[in-house]
Amino acid sequence: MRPVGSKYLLEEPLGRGATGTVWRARQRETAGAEAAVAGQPGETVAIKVLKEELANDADVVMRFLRERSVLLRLTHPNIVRTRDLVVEGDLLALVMDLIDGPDLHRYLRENGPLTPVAASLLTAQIADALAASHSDGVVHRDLKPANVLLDERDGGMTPMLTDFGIARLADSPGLTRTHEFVGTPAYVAPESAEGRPQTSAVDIYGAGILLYELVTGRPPFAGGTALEVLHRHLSEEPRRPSTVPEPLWTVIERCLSKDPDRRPSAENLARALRTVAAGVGVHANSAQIAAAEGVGALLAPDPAPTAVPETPGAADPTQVLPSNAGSYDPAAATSVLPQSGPGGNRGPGGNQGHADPTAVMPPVPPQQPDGQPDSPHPWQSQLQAARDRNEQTQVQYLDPSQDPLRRRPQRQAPQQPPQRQQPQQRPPQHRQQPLQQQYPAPQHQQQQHQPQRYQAPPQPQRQQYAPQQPQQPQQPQQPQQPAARPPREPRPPRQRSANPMRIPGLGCLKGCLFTVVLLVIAGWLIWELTPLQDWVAQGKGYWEAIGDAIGKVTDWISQIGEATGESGGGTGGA
Ligand SMILES: Nc1ncnc2c1ncn2[C@@H]1O[C@H](COP(=O)(O)OP(=O)(O)OP(=O)(O)O)[C@@H](O)[C@H]1O
Repeated sequence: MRPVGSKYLLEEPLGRGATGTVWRARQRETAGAEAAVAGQPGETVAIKVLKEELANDADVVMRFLRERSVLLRLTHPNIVRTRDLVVEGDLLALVMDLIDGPDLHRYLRENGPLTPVAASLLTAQIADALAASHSDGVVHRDLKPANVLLDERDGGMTPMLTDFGIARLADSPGLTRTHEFVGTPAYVAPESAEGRPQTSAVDIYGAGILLYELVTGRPPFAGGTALEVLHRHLSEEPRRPSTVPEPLWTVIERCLSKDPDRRPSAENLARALRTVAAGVGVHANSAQIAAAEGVGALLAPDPAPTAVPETPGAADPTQVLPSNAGSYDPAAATSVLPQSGPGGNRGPGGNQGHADPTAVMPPVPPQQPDGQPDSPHPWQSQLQAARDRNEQTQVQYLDPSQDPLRRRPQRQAPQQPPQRQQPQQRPPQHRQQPLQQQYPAPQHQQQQHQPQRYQAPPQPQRQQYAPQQPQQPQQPQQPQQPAARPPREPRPPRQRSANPMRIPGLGCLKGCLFTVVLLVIAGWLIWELTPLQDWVAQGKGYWEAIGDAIGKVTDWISQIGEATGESGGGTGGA
């Protein structure tokens, strides 16, 4: 067990995310006055130990200390309470209440989508948490099912939003200038993807994506590369799945509005979702149904959304697309491209200095003369790194007995690439009442809405990237290139059988025919080589023939015996 400060002992890892590892831990002694919750010796807590690259970044440490009061005062029944912040040498850790229950991502994966009523009520509680944090000036910025823990106390399940402030802590010039960005592509708001100023409306967008995922089993913009996902956030309007009732879709659509000013405030979102839950439930009366149908009127935007403070000197951590890509029109022939460095963009025609009118992203790097592609574009590396991280953080459940993190977290040599954790699953250990049962759905929806298993998106090609040199933030490290694969031998064309049809029972038929042929040959040999023909000709019965054969053999043996006796006697007499 490893001590964290003088007050806590790490016991076992609970999971690992992009920003650190969460441990089950025990309080050794009562914390000091600087902690929000003093705690009692022996009490169990959860401790998120931030990654070393964060802890080694002076800017993060400063922000960690500066914002501790904000994080510690954030209390709400649907927010995981941060009890203490520990800074010890190069270790940064957040001490939190330990939540006994799965996170929402795991719950969805194991139980399938929720009913519209359950999804609305659950998201309404998350919206309550957002309303409280926004009014306190805190924007979450990384809302996703993995950051919602389901507290199983009292036989029910209460959604608890966690990881507040982590995105902001990770928002460091030294860290984000190179290959990292904060956020998860499937949940990133368009303005974040473009690097436009962000407000609390990014959390509402995240809530809309989460709500969509709760009722369908997957986020609306998923699959493909991270870059494609981000493009889809910018340009694609999701369609209403047939299982989503109209009033709920009205709410989702407004949350997913590309224009942040059209998205509802968190408070209005919570109210609207409760109205929808009441109006689409089995016991809804006509007034509730009418209220749900008019839910659009409840979705007024926030007149004064909380702004996400700019980080001086930092590239926007979520900026993964050019800032002018907001004017992107897929049909437009005119350029929305930035120039790529001093040489400008080289389009396919090689017009130096002229943007490729068809492209909306930075150009793909030119091929080297030997035909090998050059190193990936920094944005591609950045996005690949983010995607890897996203995939990793989506499968957090580590069987502690197999988890290499059971070893104490070791400092990594700066030149070594980070060890990738293979996704592992904890065996299900649920004893909670399913959310579907807590929030029953109307019958017609229950029929439509059989729990479906969440199909994990195909695993991406993982690309390794080098960890950042913490001491040299001014010199972005180039991502490590994966070793070039030797070209594959072309496969020989597959040999197909002459009879491409597969006949059931053909194998059995062949076996039978073979046996019949064997029997015929054996019968013929017996007929030819044994006295069977004579017996048949003489009209003998079976037992008679056998008796004859035995008699013949007996005579033959006795004749041999006699002959031997005579010759022996003759010899003796002479
Ligand atoms: N307060 C807590 N109590 C109990 N378990 C927790 C707590 N916080 C996190 N966990 C567990 O630890 C896992 C990892 O948490 P973490 O926040 O690092 O993951 P993540 O949200 O996927 O990562 P990130 O937000 O950094 O991308 C969670 O999925 C959850 O199972």
